[in-house]
Amino acid sequence: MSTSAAAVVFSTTATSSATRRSNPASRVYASLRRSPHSRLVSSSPSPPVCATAASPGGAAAGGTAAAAEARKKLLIFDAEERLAESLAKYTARVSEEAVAARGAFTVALSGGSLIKALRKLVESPYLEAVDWSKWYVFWVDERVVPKDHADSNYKLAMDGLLSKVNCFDFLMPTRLGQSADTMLKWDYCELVPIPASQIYAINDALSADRAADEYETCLKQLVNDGVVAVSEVTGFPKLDLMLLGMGPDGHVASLFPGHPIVNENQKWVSYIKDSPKPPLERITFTFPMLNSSAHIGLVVTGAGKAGAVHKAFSDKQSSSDLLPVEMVSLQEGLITWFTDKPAVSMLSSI
Ligand SMILES: O=C1O[C@H](COP(=O)(O)O)[C@@H](O)[C@H](O)[C@H]1O
Repeated sequence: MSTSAAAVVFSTTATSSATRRSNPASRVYASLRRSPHSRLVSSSPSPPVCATAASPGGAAAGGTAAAAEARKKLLIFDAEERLAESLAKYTARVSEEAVAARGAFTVALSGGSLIKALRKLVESPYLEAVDWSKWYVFWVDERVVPKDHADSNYKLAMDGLLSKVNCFDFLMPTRLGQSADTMLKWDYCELVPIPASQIYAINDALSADRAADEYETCLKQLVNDGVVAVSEVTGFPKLDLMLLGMGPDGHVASLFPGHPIVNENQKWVSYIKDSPKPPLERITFTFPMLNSSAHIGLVVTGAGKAGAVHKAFSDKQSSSDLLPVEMVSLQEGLITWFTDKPAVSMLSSI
């Protein structure tokens, strides 16, 4: 089996045991299979990857740890382009399903490397295929800075993603990938944009605590209006998709290891004023909010994150000292990890 395809494929049917021994990704597969909590979820040689992960411990409220484990999928890509393609396809599919089911798609974005990884979503064919007008966009976390500040997650997403959809009445070429000659023939953008009223930036004129309260109030209004669903399991809002990144220390959103905010279990949105990673002041969705969503896509790349990935995929004896990423545990739905080989390079030693 070739490993130069879209991603390493774990297949019980198409990979010999000799190949598995010599292939690092196959060793990952083997270690996942040895784990009492893991199972192969696809034996097809064609899709990108597929193994459920070893236990992160910490049963989610209302479910067992084993049940939570069954809702995790690990994808490992050998090229960043392939990861970006898969992430675009995944996001477009979740969007399409939500729009078909509810007439709306509620999605929360992180900052950091996620936005670049999402870039293919605003290229053909996804750019034209996605029903952007049904999107309601939130931020998983935000830095308390002006919206035009270099540290703003809003600015990052607008510049790298949303502005490509919301071309409004700017003159734009209607097709991507045209020749230079054709590109000179400008035309009006044909896309139906995301209405500006459906892009929920934080109020950057407020302090962190007040901005968090206001963001939660805004979500409550959208729940009342029926735009945002509610989890029947937790009673918290159930967004259709949370797109997360993870820092090298295992933080997700602005939920940092060892910070008391990781234990917040009442609020939907909270804040910190002592972030270990600059800037100091941030607002963030809490764990109950993250873990009540319908889907989570978690994008983790690079060798700098291998240690946290290793811990997240190790068997746990207790739920103490969990990294924030290990506390991401869906009540319903599937957590899909989009990783590359450097990020999973320590998994074979499990
Ligand atoms: O500070 C943050 O960091 C995390 C991880 O960022 P990455 O660049 O290492 O992917 C990000 O998910 C979060 O939204 C952001 O505020």
